[in-house]
Amino acid sequence: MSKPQRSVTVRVPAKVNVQLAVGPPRPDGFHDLANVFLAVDIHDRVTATPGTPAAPGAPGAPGVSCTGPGSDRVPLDAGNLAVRAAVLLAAHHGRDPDVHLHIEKDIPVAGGMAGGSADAAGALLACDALWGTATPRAELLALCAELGSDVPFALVGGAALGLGRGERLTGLPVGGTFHWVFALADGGLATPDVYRACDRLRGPQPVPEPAADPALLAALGAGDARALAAVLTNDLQPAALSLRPALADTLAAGEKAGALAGLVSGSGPTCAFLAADAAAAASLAASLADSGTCRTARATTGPVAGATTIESHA
Ligand SMILES: C[C@@](CO)(OP(=O)(O)O)[C@H](O)COP(=O)(O)OP(=O)(O)OC[C@H]1O[C@@H](n2ccc(N)nc2=O)[C@H](O)[C@@H]1O
Ligand SMILES: Nc1ncnc2c1ncn2[C@@H]1O[C@H](COP(=O)(O)OP(=O)(O)O)[C@@H](O)[C@H]1O
Repeated sequence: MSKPQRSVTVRVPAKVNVQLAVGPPRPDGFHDLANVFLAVDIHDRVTATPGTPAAPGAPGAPGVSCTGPGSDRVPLDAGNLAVRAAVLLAAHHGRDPDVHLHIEKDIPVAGGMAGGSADAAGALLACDALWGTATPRAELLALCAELGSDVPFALVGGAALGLGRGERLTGLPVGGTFHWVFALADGGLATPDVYRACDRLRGPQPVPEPAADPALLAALGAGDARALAAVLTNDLQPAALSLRPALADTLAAGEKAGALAGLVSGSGPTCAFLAADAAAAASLAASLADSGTCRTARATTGPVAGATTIESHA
């Protein structure tokens, strides 16, 4: 029997922000946040296999391929976040980034569910195992933060409060499984455009420092969907609605169809709805899919684990 090709496959979850409190713009162009993340059961898979070693004296470059919904909108060059992750990890260990990365997308592209961040965290874990570099967890988290504000959360999963740009994480206890429906839109929204629109809409008035809502943390800890529904907030929602007014129809359709509450997921345009239980989520997804206000709708649950190796022939 022939030996399987060396490869490592990692699955990485999408996220929804159950609270996204946005502070004023910082001098570096970012915003301080109180970002309460919840990982949900929609995953991308990243598979790392050995790439072509660089020619002597030439810098190596990872190869990348991508399949699945929206993959035509994923860059297949050095701008791909998974490629950037492989290059960063290789530089950290002073080695060639000789790897091929294959991304199977299921997380909506540019949908406010952190798919690119998930692929970056997945690529870090997959390359680390393939190359046998055994990077300590704290170093992996620091590399994640260099790649993007949402990347550390994709590595840890579960539920967490992200301060600073969203990269300084504290894990949060969750007392049960929450049932969600995601209404997926055609096309995406660019995160920097949504932050800029948020600043513009706020105008010159002073913006309070962002802080986690104690009622929201208590609802998460109790696993109480009704209590959580009452306090879901997203400071980027008015900005996302200003750029994509039709999202108001999606939110109205979900609430009419029995959602406990709905909100824009992060920078959008995906809308997230909380349901009382699995049966309510299934019927809400069916109503939303038929409403003509979104491309499709998916019922799912959270929290789920962060980036996890599911297959390894390293
Ligand atoms: C809004 C959120 C909510 O979780 O996610 P998405 O909904 O887009 O997935 C995040 O803050 C997105 O994080 P991420 O997509 O990793 O952003 P980064 O690559 O770090 O930054 C991209 C750009 O977003 C803006 N940005 C991002 C994070 C932050 N705290 N303040 C910002 O102003 C800046 O314009 C920055 O140049
Ligand atoms: N591996 C990747 N998967 C998805 N998008 C990527 C990836 N690498 C780079 N991008 C770019 O990042 C942008 C934001 O994508 P994504 O992370 O899916 O959305 P969001 O920031 O809304 O959560 C995309 O429009 C795409 O150009």
